[in-house]
Amino acid sequence: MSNEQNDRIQGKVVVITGASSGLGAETARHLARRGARLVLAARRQERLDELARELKDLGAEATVKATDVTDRGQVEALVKHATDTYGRLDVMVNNAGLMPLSPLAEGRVDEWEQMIDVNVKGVMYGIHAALPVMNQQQSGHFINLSSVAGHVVFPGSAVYSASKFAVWALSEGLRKEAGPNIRTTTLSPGAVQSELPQSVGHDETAKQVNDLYEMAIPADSVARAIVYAIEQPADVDINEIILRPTAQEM
Ligand SMILES: NC(=O)C1=CN([C@@H]2O[C@H](COP(=O)(O)OP(=O)(O)OC[C@H]3O[C@@H](n4cnc5c(N)ncnc54)[C@H](OP(=O)(O)O)[C@@H]3O)[C@@H](O)[C@H]2O)C=CC1
Ligand SMILES: O=CCS(=O)(=O)O
Repeated sequence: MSNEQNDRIQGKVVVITGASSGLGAETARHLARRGARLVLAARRQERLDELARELKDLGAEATVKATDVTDRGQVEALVKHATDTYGRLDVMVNNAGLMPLSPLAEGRVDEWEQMIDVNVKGVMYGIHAALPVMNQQQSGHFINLSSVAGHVVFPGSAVYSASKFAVWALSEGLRKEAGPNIRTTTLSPGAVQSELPQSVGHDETAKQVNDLYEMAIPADSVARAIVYAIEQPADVDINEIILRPTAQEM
């Protein structure tokens, strides 16, 4: 890694939603090692506190804000916490999400609504809260977590895929509207090790997901992709990354 690349992450203020486990937590660890100043958000405060202690032991600056991304006011408070703490916000990682897959005929409407609330509205609220700050600064970077399921649909994925196609559309719309100073990255992973498969409550689908996730790659692979997007020069916007296990056909 060149010093120049290192400097592009050093000191950046990065908010990560869904930082209490999986891809969010691993991304925080990678960015902490590179000198970013972190704001960790999720609902499970004790997990965030534990991670913040770990990052501080690495010499990083990290602060915690318990946040439910389905609540617009809480997301606004999260961004305010970042700017109150560090005076700016450089990167908003809209990562919080869940994946309770099931066939449409099962009619698990509560789970569908939860996916729309977290995966779609959570991202919208993140954009809504952070965009004015970035416009004011005339710089900033959104990294929004879509999925391979935001590019393909398979039996059981209809609503999850709809939510992740929506993330893609939100990111692309933002890119076209946000002007020359704000970067937008849509990151679409395939099977990656995390707690995500635990959100599948439908037994038959859970079995299929567990089979797929036997090939899952470490969360570290996504964290490195996020680092790559952030460390580019300000005039280079990595718009999309699709990242799968080599063994994943879908
Ligand atoms: N792992 C994979 O294979 C893939 C993951 N993704 C996407 O990556 C993102 C991260 O998932 P991943 O790390 O894998 O899964 P995890 O289940 O490990 O993490 C999900 C995170 O989202 C948080 N979260 C869930 N609901 C809310 C909420 N209402 N408000 C705030 N935070 C919430 C959880 O924290 P808490 O419960 O404490 O609130 C947790 O930190 C998701 O958007 C997922 O769709 C995309 C493709 C593949
Ligand atoms: O989001 C989940 C990853 S996959 O099932 O679409 O590969």
